[in-house]
Amino acid sequence: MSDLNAPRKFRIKAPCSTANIGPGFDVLGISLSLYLTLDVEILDGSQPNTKDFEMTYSGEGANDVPLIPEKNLITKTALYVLHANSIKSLPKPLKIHVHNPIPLGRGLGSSGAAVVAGVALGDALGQLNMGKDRMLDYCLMIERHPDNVAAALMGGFVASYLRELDAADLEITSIPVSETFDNVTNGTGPAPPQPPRGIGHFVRLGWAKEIKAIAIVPKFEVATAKARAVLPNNYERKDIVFNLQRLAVLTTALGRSPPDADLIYNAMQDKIHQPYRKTLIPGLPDVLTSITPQKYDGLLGICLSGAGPTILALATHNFDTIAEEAMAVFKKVGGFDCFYEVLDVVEDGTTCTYL
Ligand SMILES: Nc1ncnc2c1ncn2[C@@H]1O[C@H](COP(=O)(O)OP(=O)(O)OP(=O)(O)O)[C@@H](O)[C@H]1O
Ligand SMILES: N[C@@H](CCO)C(=O)O
Repeated sequence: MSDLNAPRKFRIKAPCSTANIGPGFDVLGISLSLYLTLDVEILDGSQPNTKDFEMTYSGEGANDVPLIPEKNLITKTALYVLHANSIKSLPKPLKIHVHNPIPLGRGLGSSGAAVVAGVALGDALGQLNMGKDRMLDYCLMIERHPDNVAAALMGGFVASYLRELDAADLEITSIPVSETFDNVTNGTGPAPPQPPRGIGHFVRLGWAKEIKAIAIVPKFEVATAKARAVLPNNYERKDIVFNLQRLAVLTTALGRSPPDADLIYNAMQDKIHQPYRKTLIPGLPDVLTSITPQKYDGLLGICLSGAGPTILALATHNFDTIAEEAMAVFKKVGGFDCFYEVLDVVEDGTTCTYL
């Protein structure tokens, strides 16, 4: 193996993402143009007074995110990748600056971007040359629904599913995520098992270039774990069929140019997760039902982004009017403020560039 402490500099960029897109709960994800960026440098160790590890952070979460390797989601993930490959510690001296424009806990895949960036960091620090398919396996050991991580890693509009695992592989994935991390990142526990191969399968879907994503972001957080806890364990067959019908149509409809607003708007309806999450997001049903293509030229569809509370509106034009109307409904019914961003769908996914 080459010298892992050899001085080098690189930048990792992982995009934010929106998941579900209405009916595609835990299936569909789209990577969008806000990037978590890591500027990484392994310094020349012969310089005096150089710290072994230095992490700085700017942007969203700057006041809350821990900067200790074993506690920060990005470095914890990188340590997990390294330990699973028999590399017990980070190279040194190591300097990392994180810049994060992705709001935390809002449904824009901040944790997915952090996990994907962490896996890419582990891959680069350990010179593992894993390739994206293998990196996806590592991501899925940490964030166990594939929609955000597949989109953030691969880029574009992505559909994914998890392979049914055999008994031995199931045992590996059944290790609680907290245990995987806590036992290995301090270097004292046994190395965690490597993930089974090919846990996640994905396909890139066509995307009509004229469609942009408007993210209407409430100024409060909803943790994904909490938004999953309100979902039922069982569904009625008619609700499953309702979603499957729309999901199948939506995967093709969003790639057609010019987009058909009536087809897309109806194909973005959902009965699996949004109705249950309204208890966490006051005004959600009002926003989803009051903003329609009939009232707002350019609008194609509207849904909860990921686990919320952000609203995703897909549109070809009239972005500001659509966003302002959604914000006004939230203010009137829910009594809270939002901000909005008009984002592009980005094709490149997560990148690591040597500088
Ligand atoms: N850049 C980051 N650095 C460290 N930790 C992060 C970073 N981004 C996210 N996290 C962690 O992930 C948590 C948010 O994850 P959560 O899954 O609840 O929301 P989300 O990923 O933003 O939303 P969704 O999964 O619905 O798209 C944060 O509270 C923080 O603990
Ligand atoms: N599919 C996930 C996305 C959020 O991470 C959910 O809706 O819970």
